[in-house]
Parts: sequence; C-alpha cells; structure tokens
Amino acid sequence: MLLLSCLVLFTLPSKSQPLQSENTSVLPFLLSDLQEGQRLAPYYLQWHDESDQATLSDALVALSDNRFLQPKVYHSQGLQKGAIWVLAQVNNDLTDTRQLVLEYVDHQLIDFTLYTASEKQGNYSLQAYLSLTQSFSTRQLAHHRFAAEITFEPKQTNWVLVRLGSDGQGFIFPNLRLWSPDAFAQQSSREVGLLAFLAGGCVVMALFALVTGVSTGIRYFYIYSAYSVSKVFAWGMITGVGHRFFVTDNFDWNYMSLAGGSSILFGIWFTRVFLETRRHVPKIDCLLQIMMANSALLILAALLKIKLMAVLCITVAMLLYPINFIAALIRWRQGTPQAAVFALGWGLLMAGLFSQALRDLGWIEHNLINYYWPPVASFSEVVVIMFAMGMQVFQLRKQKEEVEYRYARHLEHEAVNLEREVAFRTAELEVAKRRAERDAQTDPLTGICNRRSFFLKATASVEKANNDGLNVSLMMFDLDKFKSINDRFGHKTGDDALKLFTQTVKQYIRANDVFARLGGEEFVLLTCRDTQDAEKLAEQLRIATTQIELRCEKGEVKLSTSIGLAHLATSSHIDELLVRADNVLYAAKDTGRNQVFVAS
Ligand SMILES: Nc1nc2c(ncn2[C@@H]2O[C@H](COP(=O)(O)OP(=O)(O)OP(=O)(O)O)[C@@H](O)[C@H]2O)c(=O)[nH]1
Repeated sequence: MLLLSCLVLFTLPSKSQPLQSENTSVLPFLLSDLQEGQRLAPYYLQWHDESDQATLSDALVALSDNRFLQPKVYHSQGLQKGAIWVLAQVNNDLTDTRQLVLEYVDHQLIDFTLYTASEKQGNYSLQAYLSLTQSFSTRQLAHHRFAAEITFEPKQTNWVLVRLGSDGQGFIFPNLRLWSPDAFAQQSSREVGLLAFLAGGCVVMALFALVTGVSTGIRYFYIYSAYSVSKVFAWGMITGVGHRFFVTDNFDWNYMSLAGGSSILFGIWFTRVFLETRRHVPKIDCLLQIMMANSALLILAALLKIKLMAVLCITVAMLLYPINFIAALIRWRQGTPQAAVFALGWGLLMAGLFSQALRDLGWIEHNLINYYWPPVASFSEVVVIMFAMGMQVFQLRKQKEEVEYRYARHLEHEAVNLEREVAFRTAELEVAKRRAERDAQTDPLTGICNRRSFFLKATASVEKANNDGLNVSLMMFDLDKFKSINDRFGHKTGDDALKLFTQTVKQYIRANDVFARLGGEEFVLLTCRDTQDAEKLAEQLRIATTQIELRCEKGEVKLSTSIGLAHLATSSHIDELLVRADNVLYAAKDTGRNQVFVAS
C-alpha cells in the first residue's frame, strides 16, 4: 500500500490537500531564545505558489492578500509542485548585532532565494540566491545544503522571506534551521566527517572486494566492488557533497539520477549473480531483469535529461526494490544461509529508502536523523552484504575442503583396493605359475612325473648317488599287449588301466624314488636301494600288476607288465642306465612278456 501510495503521489500532478491552515498570525522568533540548530518552526507562515512562476512582487501581493498562512505541518508536506514561500519574523531582542545562518535541511531543492525586510509589507532586499545549477564557488557558505547568512541588527524586527524552488518537481520540505556561524561550521564538519566515513568505508569495501575477486576469481566480488563505488557516487550526488567537492560547476539534477541509476543497476546485477536467481528462481530473475532494464532507462533518461522519465524510473525502481528482498528470502528457504544475511542487508537499505519516501511524503517528521538514515542504511547494507559474501566464500572453501577430503579418502581407498587387487592377482599368478610348472612336470593322466621332469629329477638323483657312492636302480615298465586292451575294452578303460597301474606302483615306492610315465604305456622308476632290494621290488611290482582288478561293461581286464632293470653300479649316467634298462625290457617282451629282466 505504501509503495502504491508512493507511486500515486510521485506520478500524479499534485492536487493534494491545502498545505496551510486559515491562520495568518505568526509568532515572532526572539534571538534571545535561540538554540543552535533551532528549527524556525513554528515561527513562520507559508504560501504555496502552485504556478512556480511568482516573483517577489507576486509574493508581496499574496502577503497583503493574507495568503501567507500557518502550515499544517512544519516539515515535509509531501511532494507539492510549484514553489513555497516562507515568511518569518525574527526579532533581535539582544543588544548586539547577530549574524546567523539560515539552513534548508534537505538536499533536493533546486534553488533557494532569501529576502529580508524590516517591515512585513516593507521593502524586501535580496540577501542570497542559491541554486544547484550555479557554480558552488558562488556560495556564501561552503555547505552541501543551501544555507545563507543573515545579519540581525540589535533591537530590530526582521522579516525573513524565503522562496523554495524545485524547478516544478515538488521536492520541497520547508524545514529551516538557525545557527550561529561557528556552530553551523562545526555541524557541517561533523556531517562531512560522517559522509566521508561512509564513503571511505564503501571504497575500502570496494577495494577489498576487488582484491578478493582477483584472488578467488568469483565474479560477484567485482560487481559488488562496482556497486560499492556506485553508492559513493550516488550518495555523493544526492547529498550535495558531489556538488560541493567534485562537480562544482554546471551541476545538474540529472547527475543524481545518473549516479542513482548506476547504483540500482549494479545492486540488482549483484543480487542476480550472488543469489544465482537465474538458476534457482527463474521467475524472480525475470523481474530482476526488468528492474535492470528500468535502471538502464533511468540512466538513459538522466543522460538525455528527461526529468519526468527519470522520476518515473526512480519510482518504479523503488516499488520493485522488495523483489530483491523476496528473492533473498526464497533462496534462504532453499537452503542458502547467506541469502538470509543478504535479505537483512537489503532490508536495511529498503528501510532507509522507505524512511526517506515517508519523510518526503510528509508522513514522518523531517529531521537530521531520517535525513542521514538512508545513506547510513545503504552503507550498512554494503557491510552486511560483504558479510554475506564472506559466508559464501567460507562455505565454498568448506565445500572445496570437503570435496578434497572425500577425494583424498577415495584415493586412499582406491589405493588400498588396488594393493589388494594387485596382491590377489599376484597370488593368483603365483598359483597359476606353480600350477603351470607342476603341469609342465606332471603327466596329466596319472599325476606322476612326465618325461621331462623325470630326467631333471633322475639326473639329480643319479648325481647324488654317484657322490654318495650309493646304488641306484632303474626299472622300465611296458604294459603288455596294451593295444589289445584299448581295442577290446575301449580307450577309456585303457586310461583307467594306466591310472590303476600308477596307483599300484606308488604303493611300493619310497618318497625319494622317482616314478614317471615316459609316454604311452611306458613307465620308469628310479630307486635308491641296493640291487637285491631293487630286483625284489621289480618282481613285486610285476606280480602286483597282474593282481590289478579292473572291470568294465565288456568284462574283466587282465594286466601285466614287462620290466627291464638296470643298476647304477656299471653306469654313471641316466641315459646309459635307460638304454640298458630298455634293452632288457625289450628282451623281456620278446621272450614272453610279464617278466623282469635285469641288465648285466
Ligand atoms: N588308453 C590309452 N592308450 C594308450 C595311451 N598311450 C598309448 N596308448 C596305446 O598303447 C598301445 C601300445 O601298443 P603297442 O606299442 O603296439 O604295444 P602293445 O600293444 O602294448 O604290445 P607290446 O608292447 O608288444 O606288448 C597303443 O595302442 C596306444 O594307442 C593312453 O594314454 N591311453
């Protein structure tokens, strides 16, 4: 409602309530009662010149017509188009001459004209004409608001007539104060000090944000930096400090709009980037984009000096300001705590700006506290938002550390897994290698040594026996008529026969004997025992072979083996031993089979 009222009052032509009562009497202000910075209210009458064209003569006619009346309120009376003339009676009841400063307590006035006379309907003389468009150097007093000196002769009655002009815009708040020059200068210093502190704070924040932006690469720090600087320009222009210290000549009302528009533009841009509205609240982001476009229009209006358009844009910007606040609250609800801090900062700014709006509308008293509340609130917003950004950076850093920690843990975990996997694979390879080695040394059907491993082991055994001077005997076995077993009972039964033969022999041999299958139905046994035992064993094995029981579907299988036996005593090499055993084996075959022949 307030905002709508703002819009209505800002944009509609003023046909508002009469500003004055019907009372034409005014109390004289006695200088003996003066306190520093005392308001002239209620010691004045006022006349609202709606045409904004009235001259001094017109004002005197209005005075004689009793159109100068007591105001209904002695501060802001809302935006009233035209000019307001103020008349006060100030009596120097003291015995000395007094020089006082009459100050207009606002910054938005375009011109201030001061006349004095010794009689109410007397001959008013121009004491001062102050205008925003004038060079600041022409001012009688160096102050960022309009102020002029008046000399009051002792025991004299003085009539003070002031024209307050707003170039038709209506920004008139007839709040006038009286000071002694020294007190006024001191007050001025305090105010400039406060503004310098606020501006310095903003500049420091801007620099800090710039450095942080460069070091972190986070974009919103740059925008914030520009936003802080734009605030310095905006408030500098609005409060009159810009005119006093920087744009001393050719100052223009539109400079306020230009600086204000830039500040609004950067503020909304910052809001969008900081709160990531495009991603998280796209509908609100559309409104924020409209607000940015509006502030761009305001800048354009200021550049083209289209005052009405600028006023409209400022009003629209003010009306839409709560959207930033709402965006921040939504982002907060979405789980972004720093958005709450942003909302606080933006709320402070809004409170400041709305207090100014209320003051300008005459809804609250026009005083120095609410005069400086908007820039102070604006500065507080900068500080609070810096805090919000700090929170965001802290959170980002925490997230980064968490991610790094999780990544490190993941790497550690992966390293452990990899180690385990490598150990597992290595063990598997070892097993496979051992299996391959064993396979390479083992006859797959019977599980005993194959030809290759036999020669390795047998060579070592023979060497050892040679060194130890022990006997080594070698038996060669060749199963008799094995082909006919295969033919009669099948190849599978033949395999079973080979396995049973192997198991039978193994029952008779010692751990250090080397038993191997040389191929087919040919086996060999290297044994370390004396010759008699070896021959006895050969005979036992021959008999045991004949006792092997093997049945299949086709009947009972009868096995027998011929054995050729050779002793080491007469040879020292395995090949030689084999040849000798082989020879007697064939002799055993040739002479009837199922018998043991010993090489001589
Ligand atoms: N079932 C089976 N038979 C085999 C294997 N290796 C060789 N044989 C067979 O063994 C037979 C050997 O036959 P031969 O060398 O002619 O001799 P034999 O029939 O045993 O006759 P003699 O040695 O003269 O008593 C062949 O028929 C081979 O096919 C095997 O691993 N399994």
